[in-house]
Amino acid sequence: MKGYNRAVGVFVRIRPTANFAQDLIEVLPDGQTINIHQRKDSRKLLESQKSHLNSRSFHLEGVLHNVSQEELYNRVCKQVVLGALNGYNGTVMCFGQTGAGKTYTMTGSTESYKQRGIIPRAIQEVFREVDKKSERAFLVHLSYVEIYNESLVDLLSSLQGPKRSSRGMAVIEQPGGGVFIRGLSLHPVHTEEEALNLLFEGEMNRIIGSHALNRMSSRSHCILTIHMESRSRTLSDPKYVTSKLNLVDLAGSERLRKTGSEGQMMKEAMYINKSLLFLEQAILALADHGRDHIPFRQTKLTHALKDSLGGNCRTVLVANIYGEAAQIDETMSTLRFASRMKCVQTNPAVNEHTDPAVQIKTLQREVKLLKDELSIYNTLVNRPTVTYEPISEAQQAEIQNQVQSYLDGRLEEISIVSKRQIQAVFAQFKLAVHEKEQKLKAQAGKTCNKMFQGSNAASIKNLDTGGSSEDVEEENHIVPHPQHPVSTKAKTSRDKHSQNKRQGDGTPVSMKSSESSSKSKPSSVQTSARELEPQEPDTESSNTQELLLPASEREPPSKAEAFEDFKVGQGREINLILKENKTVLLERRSLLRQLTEEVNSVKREIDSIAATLQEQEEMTGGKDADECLSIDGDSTPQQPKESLLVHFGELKARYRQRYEALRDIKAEVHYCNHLVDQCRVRLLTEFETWYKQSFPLPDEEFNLKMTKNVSEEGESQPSWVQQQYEVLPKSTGSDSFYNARYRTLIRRKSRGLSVSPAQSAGSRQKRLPPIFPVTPVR
Ligand SMILES: Nc1ncnc2c1ncn2[C@@H]1O[C@H](COP(=O)(O)OP(=O)(O)OP(=O)(O)O)[C@@H](O)[C@H]1O
Repeated sequence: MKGYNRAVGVFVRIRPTANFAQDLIEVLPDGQTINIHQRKDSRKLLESQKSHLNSRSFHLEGVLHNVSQEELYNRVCKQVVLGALNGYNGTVMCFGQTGAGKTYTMTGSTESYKQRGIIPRAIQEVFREVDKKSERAFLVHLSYVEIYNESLVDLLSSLQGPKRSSRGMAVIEQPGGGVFIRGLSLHPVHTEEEALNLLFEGEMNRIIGSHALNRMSSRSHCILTIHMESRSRTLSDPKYVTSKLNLVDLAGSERLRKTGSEGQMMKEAMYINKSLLFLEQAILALADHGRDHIPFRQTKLTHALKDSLGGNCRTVLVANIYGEAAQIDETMSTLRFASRMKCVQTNPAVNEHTDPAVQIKTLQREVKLLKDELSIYNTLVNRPTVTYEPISEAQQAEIQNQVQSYLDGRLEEISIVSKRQIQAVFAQFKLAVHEKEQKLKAQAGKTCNKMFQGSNAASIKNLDTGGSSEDVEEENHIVPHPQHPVSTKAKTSRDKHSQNKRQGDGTPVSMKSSESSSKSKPSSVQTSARELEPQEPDTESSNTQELLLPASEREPPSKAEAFEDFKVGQGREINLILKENKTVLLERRSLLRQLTEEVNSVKREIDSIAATLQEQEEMTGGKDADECLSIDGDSTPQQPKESLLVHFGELKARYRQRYEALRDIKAEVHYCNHLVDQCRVRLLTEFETWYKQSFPLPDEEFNLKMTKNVSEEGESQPSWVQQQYEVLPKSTGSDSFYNARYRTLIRRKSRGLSVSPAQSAGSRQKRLPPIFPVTPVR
């Protein structure tokens, strides 16, 4: 909300009189200045002795002397009403001595259309503008509250049915700084006539007291508020504006001794004076820009007007004064109040809001449009299969595998497909880094334990490593052959299996002298790291490194805690299967290690015998080895060729047999690895699903807008009313005014006057039964 400072507009209106005190009240031709000359002591001084007058000049926005109701409205209120239709809060209030013309200015005569005051004119203007602004949809509501002896009274509560009372009403401050009256009824209005009906109903219910200065004096402060909400008829525009137009008729600011009040009237006058005194104090504080605290809460009046005086409101004050000399002291006092009010600054700003439901719909449309654009683009650049939907669990698992393969060096690059995929890939990298950190931390912890626990070190070591992947890794002595790099995860287990099969199919022994059927040497067995090393991370910890972040860094419950719960709860079964599979995998790996050792040892023996036989053949040049002598003439005892050949044959057979077993166990290890991988992915996937379901993000709730619910009024006019209607003067636009006026008369006639609680307590308050429901015309 962007606002700007603006001083309260202050006007003075002089009640017309035949005895205008020209010598004391001087209206300058500029129409904005009024000079008041107050006699120091009227009994002692002559008329001509002007030097003995207290004079004061007041410069205001306008001095309205002998102006019509229409001119007054145009100069004082029109702009405020138009502002309210555009989303600015507005307040117009009348202040002044009893009988000075506040009610006349604000409400005017209810008998004459021409003499109608600010409120009916403002209502008319609102509905005329609403009709003109066809591009916007307006919702208009009305409320009418009276503050009588520091009590809030709902002047329209009679429309809510007999059970509704004004009890429990209170001025409440909203978080944004505005105020509203809790318990005050709010009435939807769709036409000028409906609104005038409510105004006249409220007027009938006002507390009126007979008074020395004014026979029909208002003994209370009244605030009629027109609440407006307007939004564009373009459905896609989520912005809408709201405003409040407060039309305030303050009680008379007479001094007690002047009113001649006694009893209940005296009490009323005291309350009125007190609230106006506090109003003055609040105005003084507001005008003093150094003041931090403004005493708004001291009375109901100042509290209810808080956002009209010091808020984001366009505020106008009409100071009503008498033109007679007899009232000059009160006139001076009223004008002093008016000039203080002139120093008050408000900060008018449009009350703009955003409707979340409409905004979501608009954004959804926008997203759809952009998706369509993307799909056209992808088709053009030959990428028709790319989708931009959120990543599924299966895709997530696939990305996890890709990243793992990339980190292991089994995958050279990860193809970029979409932004979501890039984000998921980075998330996996982050996960991997955390995993590494956790492992390092755990290892560092173990080292410390070993250092500090002395005699218990061995047992702790057993505990740490027992049955875990580390001992398998430490015991693995097999060095992979350079020509057969470590088998990679990127290749499928079927690939690996066939690779192993190819290795196993080769002739185990290779000898130059041997028969063509056995030319190849038995190859030394290379078992891949994947087969022997437990490369897979420990599911219970390492794949959930992000879960192991300190709980304070995440919203409770942390994923780590939740994962622990999940493993013993919903995910218990799959977790047990995973553990069992890991145990079997460890056993198979251990067996594989033994067989590998055995096969390699047989292979070494075969190589050694083959070398011996080769040597003997070279030395004898084809003769019997037993006959051969060494170069120095000594005979070297040599193993007979036949026995070597027999042993060689046995070794070959053993090699073949062990190799077969080795190949089988390798296949088993592959299969177990695959099962463990599958279980781990499933456990994590199921956990993520369970976590999302168990701890969902809070849903947004959207406010539904109120809809009008007004029933038809089936009311027939009695003939006497009809007759009155026909003889009354008519002018353009006056139909609504007179219709509403007659409805009020019908109600008055049909119900009669009832005695109110306040009346029974001594006041002359009048309360009427409820009117009929407001008729919707549209
Ligand atoms: N500008 C005016 N032109 C014609 N009549 C007026 C004007 N101002 C006031 N009057 C008449 O003066 C009388 C008293 O006015 P009104 O009731 O408006 O005073 P008030 O300030 O509201 O008094 P209170 O505070 O006691 O309610 C009414 O009969 C009203 O018609």
